[in-house]
Order: sequence, then C-alpha cells, then structure tokens
Amino acid sequence: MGDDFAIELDGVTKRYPGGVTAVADLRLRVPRGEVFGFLGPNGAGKTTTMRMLVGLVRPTSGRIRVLGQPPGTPEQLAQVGALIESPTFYPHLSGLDNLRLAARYAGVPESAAERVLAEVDLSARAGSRFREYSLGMKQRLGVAAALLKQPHLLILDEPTNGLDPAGVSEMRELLRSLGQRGHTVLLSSHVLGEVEQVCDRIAVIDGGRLVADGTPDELRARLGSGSLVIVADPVDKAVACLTDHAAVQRVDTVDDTLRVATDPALAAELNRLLVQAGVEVRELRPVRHSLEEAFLELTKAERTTGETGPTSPGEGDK
Ligand SMILES: Nc1ncnc2c1ncn2[C@@H]1O[C@H](COP(=O)(O)OP(=O)(O)OP(=O)(O)O)[C@@H](O)[C@H]1O
Repeated sequence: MGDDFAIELDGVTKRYPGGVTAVADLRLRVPRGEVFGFLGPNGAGKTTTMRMLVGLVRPTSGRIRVLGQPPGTPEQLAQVGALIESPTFYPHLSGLDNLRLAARYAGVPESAAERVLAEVDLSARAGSRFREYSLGMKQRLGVAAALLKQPHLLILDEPTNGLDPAGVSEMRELLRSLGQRGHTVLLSSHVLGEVEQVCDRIAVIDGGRLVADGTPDELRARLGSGSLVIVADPVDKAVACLTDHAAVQRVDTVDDTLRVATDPALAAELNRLLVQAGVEVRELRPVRHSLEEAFLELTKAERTTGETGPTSPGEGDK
C-alpha cells in the first residue's frame, strides 16, 4: 500500500536546537508519478522538510518514508535527485563538462550528461561556460544534475527563485515535461501561480503546519468555494430566504446586488428556492475564487489564529 506513495510523512516535527519549531506534526502523502507542489510563504518550513527527506536534517519526531525507505540511506539516495541548495558548478567549465564531472561523482556513466542536458533543453548551449549562462539556464543545469541518476523522485526547492518571467516560464515548461514523462516531482514554491499550472496536487504549509492539500480544484472548492452574485426583487425577501439555507455562509448586500458566500454549484438549487418563495431572480452567476485567493485566505487564517508560525523561545515553545 505504501508503494502508492513516493513520500510519506506522519506526525513529523522539527525543532531546531535554538528552539524554533520549523515543522509541526506534518502529515504528507506524495503519490508516485505526480508533480506535487509544496507551497507556503517564506519561513513556512518547506526547505526544512525537503532537507529531512534526503537525510540532511533529522526530524525531532515522526516517521518519514521516501520511496518506501527511511531518508538518507544509500539505497534511497541513489533513487532521489535533489536540488535543494544551489549546486556547485565550475564557472570556467562548460555546462556539459560540469555535468560530466557531476556524473563521475554520482557514479553514473559520463554519457548521461548529454541525455540530461537534452532533457532540460540546454543541448544548444552545452559548450558554453557555466559563467556565461543566464540564471534560468544555471537553474536548469541544476535540474539536469539532479536527473543524472535517473531518479525515481526529484526534489526541487524553489527552482524558480530569482528568475525573470522568461526564466520562470522555461522552468515551468521543464517541470511540466518532467511530469508528462512520468517523473515524480516534489516542488516547493512560495508563488502559487508557479505550482498551480504544473502540479497535479498541492499541499499548503504555513508556520510548519499543513493547512490544506488536494488537487488545485479541490483546494478551490474546500476554500469555500467562491460565491454567487444574485440580483433579485424584493431584496429583503431574497436575503431572508438565502440566509435560512444551511449551505449559505453569509449574504452581503451591495447596491441591491447580493454576494452570497456558498458553493457556486448550488446556483440552480438556490434559484429554484428563490422563485418558489415568490422572488424574481434577474441575475444569478457563480464567482469562483482563484487559487491565489484561496491560498492567501488559507495562510491568512493561520496567521490570524496566532496559534502557528515558527515559534522561538519566549514565544511559548519552552
Ligand atoms: N538551521 C536552522 N537553525 C535554526 N532555525 C532554522 C534553521 N533552518 C531554518 N530555520 C528556521 O525554521 C523556519 C522554517 O525555515 P525553512 O527554511 O524550512 O522555511 P521555508 O519555507 O523553506 O522558507 P524560505 O522559502 O524562506 O526558505 C524559519 O523560521 C527558519 O528561520
């Protein structure tokens, strides 16, 4: 059963020696063959989690399985390609020569270098020196290095960080093509738009805690959904009728237009209800939240409860 998941975390907590709780009781399941987005604002605990997955950081408590094994074992590391810190490349060597060297260190045939350069669409610049590469090309070379071992799982920490829009778009294309070729990818980002377009599934983490996970559509739905905009007459009767419905969270009136916080899928049902109550419905349309709104809403909720956030000594983590 565990075989369905490339990554499994149960109750994982990481408290750094200084007292900061970077990850708190995290449960995560990354299905094999998916591109999985690990999304959260700066300091949410993404890097710490990724470092735990490759054995660079030990969890304080909890259970981690990566490709069915505990993190950091030689067997596990042989099957995982990671881009967590910026990889070291020699500035005066070409991209190809850098990868040949990396291949030798990784114990794979040097011929793998050409294959992975093609995978990240850098073959045309194979002979250029690393220092002449754009930042986006440097990042893609990092992904190429992570692909050398033909890993079953790729772990990429903020691969679009610092890239200009063209670089972001090229990286997005690369991630999408990795997904289409069946790679399992765990990809972190603090920018929702970057994961929304390439990921099959997204986990949102904030203050070291999981705040939501699911497909982009599921997240949108869970967040509530969105709302309905209704223009009806008489307004008072419409408000009373809608407020009575169990699935309606709130009704706001602005200039005789009603904004109804509910699942937009209930449009037809609510329309019928209003008509049956003798209300004339002139307009009724669903407004779906963008995932960006959902993400901001989710992390805002976490921030305002004051419960979470990496805690440090003196802030109740003693
Ligand atoms: N080695 C460390 N020692 C002490 N605290 C740390 C250490 N590494 C990270 N932290 C703290 O743990 C929390 C989570 O950091 P982490 O780098 O995992 O988050 P992140 O989501 O990757 O953020 P970013 O996108 O800014 O890198 C932060 O409060 C950070 O300051």
